[in-house]
Amino acid sequence: MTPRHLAITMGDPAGIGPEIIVKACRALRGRIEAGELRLLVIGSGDALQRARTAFAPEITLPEVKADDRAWPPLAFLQAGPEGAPIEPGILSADGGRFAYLAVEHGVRLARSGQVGAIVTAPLNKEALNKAGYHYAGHTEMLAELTGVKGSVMLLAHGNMRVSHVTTHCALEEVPKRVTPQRIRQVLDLTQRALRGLGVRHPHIAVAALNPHAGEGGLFGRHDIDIVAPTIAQAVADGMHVTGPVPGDTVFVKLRAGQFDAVVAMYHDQGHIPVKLLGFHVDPATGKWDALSGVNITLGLPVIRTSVDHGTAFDIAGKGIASERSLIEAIEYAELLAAHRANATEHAS
Ligand SMILES: NC(=O)C1=CN([C@@H]2O[C@H](COP(=O)(O)OP(=O)(O)OC[C@H]3O[C@@H](n4cnc5c(N)ncnc54)[C@H](O)[C@@H]3O)[C@@H](O)[C@H]2O)C=CC1
Ligand SMILES: NCC(=O)COP(=O)(O)O
Repeated sequence: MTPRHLAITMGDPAGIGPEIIVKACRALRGRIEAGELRLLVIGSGDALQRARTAFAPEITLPEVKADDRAWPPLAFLQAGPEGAPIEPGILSADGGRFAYLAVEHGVRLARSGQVGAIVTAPLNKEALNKAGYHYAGHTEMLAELTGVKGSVMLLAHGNMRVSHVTTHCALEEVPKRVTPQRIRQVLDLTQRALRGLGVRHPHIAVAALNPHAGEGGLFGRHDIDIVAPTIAQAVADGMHVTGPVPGDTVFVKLRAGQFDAVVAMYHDQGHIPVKLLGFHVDPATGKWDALSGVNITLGLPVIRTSVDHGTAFDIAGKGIASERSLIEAIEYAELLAAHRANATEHAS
């Protein structure tokens, strides 16, 4: 069966989004020409054209309209009107506006079935908010655009799969948000996502909030009073869940294959191990030359995967940004879209 297009949203045109997109398209050209993969890039035509000319002149991205009857296998959709030129590395409200509009288009196309999934290049949260879109990131924006309460961020790098109870909030907010309902929602969505990724009987560990899981109450009672009873209930309901496991060793155990995923309590608890293992730095040059890892939003009616790095304004426009995470995000989107199509076929 011919696959549906995947929407690739450009993110902030001032970031590395345009260049990693054209480099990824060039790297995937063989699969696109073979009819295995179809991509629809959504964003700023000016930024895309500049990146294509500089870094991948051999690819062509013809512009299409959302309601055209058929799109070529590799196509481009303008997200909104171009304003003043957006310069690489320069934060602007216009960059945030483009990032928002691209995602909005992507959601519309995914909901109408014109694309099979949305793959997002990075947006800059400050620019987004400057443009008047008051979201902490894609995750919250996508939840609102699709009418969902309580989406979950899962990072994946090989067998390091980590979902998060909380993400973009101050550390002092975290304990208030670590509730039995939220932990259970994250466990349920993580289990479902793991099955979508081919893990038939997932074993999930829950990381402790406090050092040493509270050390018998010496370092706080949250793990004892809130986290442990929620895990006990999940186990009673038939889930394979372990924890709370102290946060300093739970990721070593995940890496060793003792679990299929870890539920982390807060942003940096979950992000640091995945990025430390996924981002490769060339020891000779100090350059970040290959960034592996993907961010997947769980709980949405549409499939969304993303790079797990940011806009990297410090290197934008130089052509040195690694496109690897974007390629992996595209591959995960294909896998999840195929799983969803299979499940729909079996249900009907
Ligand atoms: N999926 C998304 O939309 C994400 C967006 N962000 C946003 O991006 C903005 C900048 O965030 P930062 O904390 O500075 O993180 P960042 O990931 O943009 O940059 C951190 C460091 O990583 C390097 N880097 C990032 N991606 C790279 C790549 N593909 N190849 C080579 N080097 C790379 C940068 O040059 C920089 O030194 C913020 O507004 C943040 O919220 C951050 C993470 C994900
Ligand atoms: N730390 C991950 C990040 O900032 C990406 O957030 P989102 O835009 O995927 O919500």
